[in-house]
Amino acid sequence: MVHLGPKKPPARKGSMVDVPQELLAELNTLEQQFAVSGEQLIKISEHFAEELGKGLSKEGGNIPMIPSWVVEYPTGKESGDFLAIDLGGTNLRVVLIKLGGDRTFDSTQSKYKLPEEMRTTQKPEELFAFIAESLKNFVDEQFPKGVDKPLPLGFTFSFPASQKKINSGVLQRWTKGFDIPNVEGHDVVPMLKAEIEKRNIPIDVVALINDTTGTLVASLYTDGDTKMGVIFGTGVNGAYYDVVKDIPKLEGKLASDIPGESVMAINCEYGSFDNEHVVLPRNKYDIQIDEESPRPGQQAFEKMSSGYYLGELLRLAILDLHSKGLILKDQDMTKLNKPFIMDTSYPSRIEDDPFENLEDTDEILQSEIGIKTTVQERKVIRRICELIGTRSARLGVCGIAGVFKKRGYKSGSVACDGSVFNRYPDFKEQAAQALRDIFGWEKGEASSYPIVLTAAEDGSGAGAAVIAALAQKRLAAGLSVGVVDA
Ligand SMILES: Nc1ncnc2c1ncn2[C@@H]1O[C@H](COP(=O)(O)OP(=O)(O)OP(=O)(O)O)[C@@H](O)[C@H]1O
Repeated sequence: MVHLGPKKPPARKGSMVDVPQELLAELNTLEQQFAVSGEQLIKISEHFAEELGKGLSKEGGNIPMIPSWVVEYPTGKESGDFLAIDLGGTNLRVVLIKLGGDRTFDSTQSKYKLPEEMRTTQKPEELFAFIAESLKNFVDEQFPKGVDKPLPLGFTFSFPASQKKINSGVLQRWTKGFDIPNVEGHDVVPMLKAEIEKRNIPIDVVALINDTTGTLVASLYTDGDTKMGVIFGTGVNGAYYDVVKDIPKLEGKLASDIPGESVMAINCEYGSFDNEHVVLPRNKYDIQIDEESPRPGQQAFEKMSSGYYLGELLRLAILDLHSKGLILKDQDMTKLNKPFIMDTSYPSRIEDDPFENLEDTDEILQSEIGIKTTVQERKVIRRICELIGTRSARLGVCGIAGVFKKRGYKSGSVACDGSVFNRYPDFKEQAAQALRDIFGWEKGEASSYPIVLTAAEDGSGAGAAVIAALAQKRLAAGLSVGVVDA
């Protein structure tokens, strides 16, 4: 198709000629505050590799490094009907997966938006009732005549949950703005099962899965060269396969059917990287977000790079310029004063504005935020969006580089999912550039680089199905799916 519409204006300081000097000087400060140099990236990814190792040690570290009890690579031959649910940070997805047994699968999916108040409801059963209701609607619709035997379900729960076995998961702590009492420290599988049983839905929960592990396994089911599954969504996280003998914290806890040479998929939960603030270059907005968050001091890496926070960073930077009297004089700031009023679609859409006068941005800010901007102000706001998005991509890949360094991988593909990866303008290009900065590759097409980031959209449903299939097979064969005595 020939693209006849307006082209997105490139980022260029030249177009800022009509921006007042004082404002330009402030923008310059912002450029420095959001910049992450190649040297910094190298330092961060090296520290990342060390911290990943620490998380696997007996003493533990800041990064949870959760063994997922997926102890095989998928063969591609797994087959059958499976249900998968995926509770991310923003949506609940319910999927019926038909694994073809020949590296192919078919899926039918429904998406249910999680009501905003559900994130902080005081009654945990409301969350699980919402999931069970959605499941019931889906199963009734897909199987109007009922089913012969319970449908195996893989529950993708994208929060840090420690797992002593594959069909349980104790929530370690809420992330991504969730804060529901009496769930942390508890196994979430019985909570879901209770609501399923109340409604007599014919479902057997066989595996609890993290979305990163699901993305990793789904991609391996179709592409044998996948080294990692990574999410750039509401949160940031990655999963990869390690080897049991290199996981000291499992020493002495495994049955002989999971030997030292066995692989083990690890859900890193690396959003908590550098909670000690040793290497991440935090600026004043990052510090403010952290201090005003329900959990100060936690999820340092996530707070600087994930979708939950990018719009908020933009809001804080705009407010800062306004408080200095540099932009939005005499505008009604009521909406903009509301924390988290802008999600990441704001910087994303603003950066994507194809018009030289940033007409789309004008419309977004007027109709949704109630502020009228001048062209100069919009140019500055757009540049801030670029700074925030670029930093997110550059920092975001340090988790990938850390895993490759830790495992000694020189090449491979990384299956990526999440709206920030899929929809944020230039994110993929900036991410590839950052990996090049870290590994010192020759400049070329991103697809020719040794580490290739591939889109694994909606792969985690298939991953949950493949993992459920692997778990079912092990359970049927009487093999262990967790620590001894779990
Ligand atoms: N157009 C857009 N461009 C970039 N990011 C967006 C866009 N629209 C929404 N987002 C951001 O994407 C995030 C949601 O990501 P995603 O759709 O991958 O959800 P999720 O599955 O709930 O995330 P996670 O897997 O991390 O829990 C939100 O934080 C939102 O701010």
